[in-house]
Amino acid sequence: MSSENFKPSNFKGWEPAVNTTPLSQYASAKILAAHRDRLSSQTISGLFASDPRRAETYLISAAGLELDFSKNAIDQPLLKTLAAMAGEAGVAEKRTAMVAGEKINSSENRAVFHTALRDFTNSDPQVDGESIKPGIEDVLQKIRILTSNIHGGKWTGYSGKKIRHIINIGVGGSFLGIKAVLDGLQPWQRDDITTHYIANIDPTELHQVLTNIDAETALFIVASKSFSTLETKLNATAARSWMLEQGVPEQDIHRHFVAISSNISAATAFGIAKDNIFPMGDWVGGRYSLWSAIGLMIPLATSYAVFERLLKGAGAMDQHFLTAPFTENMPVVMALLGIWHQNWLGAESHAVIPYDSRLTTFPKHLQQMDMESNGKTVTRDGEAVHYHTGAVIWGDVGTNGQHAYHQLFHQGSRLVPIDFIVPLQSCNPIGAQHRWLVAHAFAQSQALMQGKNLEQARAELANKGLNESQLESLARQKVIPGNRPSNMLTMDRLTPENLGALVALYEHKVFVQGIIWNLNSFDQWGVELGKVLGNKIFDCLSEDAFSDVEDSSTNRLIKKFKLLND
Ligand SMILES: O=P(O)(O)OC[C@H]1O[C@H](O)[C@H](O)[C@@H](O)[C@@H]1O
Repeated sequence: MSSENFKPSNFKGWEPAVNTTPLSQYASAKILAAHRDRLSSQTISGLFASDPRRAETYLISAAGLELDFSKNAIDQPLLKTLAAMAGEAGVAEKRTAMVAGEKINSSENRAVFHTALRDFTNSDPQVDGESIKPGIEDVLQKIRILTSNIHGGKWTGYSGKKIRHIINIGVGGSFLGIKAVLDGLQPWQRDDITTHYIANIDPTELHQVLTNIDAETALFIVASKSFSTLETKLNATAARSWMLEQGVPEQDIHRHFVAISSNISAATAFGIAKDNIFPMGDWVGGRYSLWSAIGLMIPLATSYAVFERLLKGAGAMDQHFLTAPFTENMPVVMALLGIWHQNWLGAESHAVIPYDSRLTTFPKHLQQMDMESNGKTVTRDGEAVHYHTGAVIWGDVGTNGQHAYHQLFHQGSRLVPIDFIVPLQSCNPIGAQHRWLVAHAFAQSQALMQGKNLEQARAELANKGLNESQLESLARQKVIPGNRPSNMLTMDRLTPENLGALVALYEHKVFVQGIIWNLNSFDQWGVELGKVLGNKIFDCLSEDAFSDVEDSSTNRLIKKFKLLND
């Protein structure tokens, strides 16, 4: 077996998929292709070898988080050019416009003002020339009162028993962020309250929750910005009927249902008592809404003080985002690295791997936040884009992934940039478990960068009794290319403040990428078609006879369903 043509140890793992100049509307983008060519003869390990201060240079601390981005194939000229591209794209101007309450969600003519919900400075956020601060404070006060009444037993179920089960009925942005945050806040959760979620239209989910609660001590939160979402309306209706079946008197049902919406009339029409409706402004996007009353379950399951700590952590990240220069700005740098990997180095996905079980739901929240925001191919001005936009975001907690898909990270043919998220102290310090957990997180990022070359693989196999051909074949299979980029995002502990900062960090990263890709990151027209067709097919599944829908595959599926169910 000749080894002459075999060069996996030289494979960088991140050769560009396309050789064009993406984002060519920016002068700096043209220089980026030259940086790519220049850096393609280097390795990340080589960059460390030539710069003893690399670890300190590519490090940003902000709002309790620390980003070590030194294990990326990046150097100062490249970082400066990427930052220049952010400048050309108008990131600073758009950032100012966002926190000035301008209607940067142009297709829906709405402001994008989730930062106002966690602004503890003396600023006076305004939309349409009117301060929104009094409204924000009123809602916070309403949340504070409900929290205190429920915890203190002043608000009880119809039979006078304390509320023990809180069920959030909501989907998408009215579910994922709340769940991600509450999972993260598990050590702060009250023992006397159990939380449940009904998001899916799948009746199994509804059934599972309803069989685990009791009507006398249940409080349902119907969370829906629009109050028109099919899943939420159907599930809320089913929950209401179930409560009545359980013997809750109709006149007392209001003690078991509250709602959050910007559509007060729809919530009232549904039957929610007016006093039990928590309003939210249309200037909060669904996937950015956990900071608004949509997050009501957070203080109810923990305490108002914890909710405020979460908001303050996010507010601290906002201040960093608003003031730090681009090359020292954590969300901006993460956004730029993402664009570098997606647009210049051919990556198609981005993995987020937290080494903390409390962050299990966090990647799911990021999926909506990122993919619903930037999964688009038409610019804010209605032009087609000629470059890749939002990456496929995915991930799960380590170390579990190490025994599953990390193989592809290390030896697969695709480049997958990774964010490792690691709290350095555990809330559950049992034995040496946490030390091992962190050791593996660090080791993964190191292994991805270092890899293993053919000589090392051969040396490992020497004296194992293999003949030359066997040794060569096995050694090649054991080669790990290395040179694969990752970010290491650490914090001392996963506190409410740090969790708030972490979520806000990714929100701003998504914002910056959307600006550079020239997208409106705040609408989601793509999800609408499926809803419309879903209605049409629902009618076909329900009617005795149905007029054929367009394609024979869907027709066949409908007929099969009807045969089994009618
Ligand atoms: O809060 P709601 O109005 O019920 O919306 C819930 C979710 O459903 C929609 O279809 C959107 O895709 C999401 O962005 C939104 O968060």
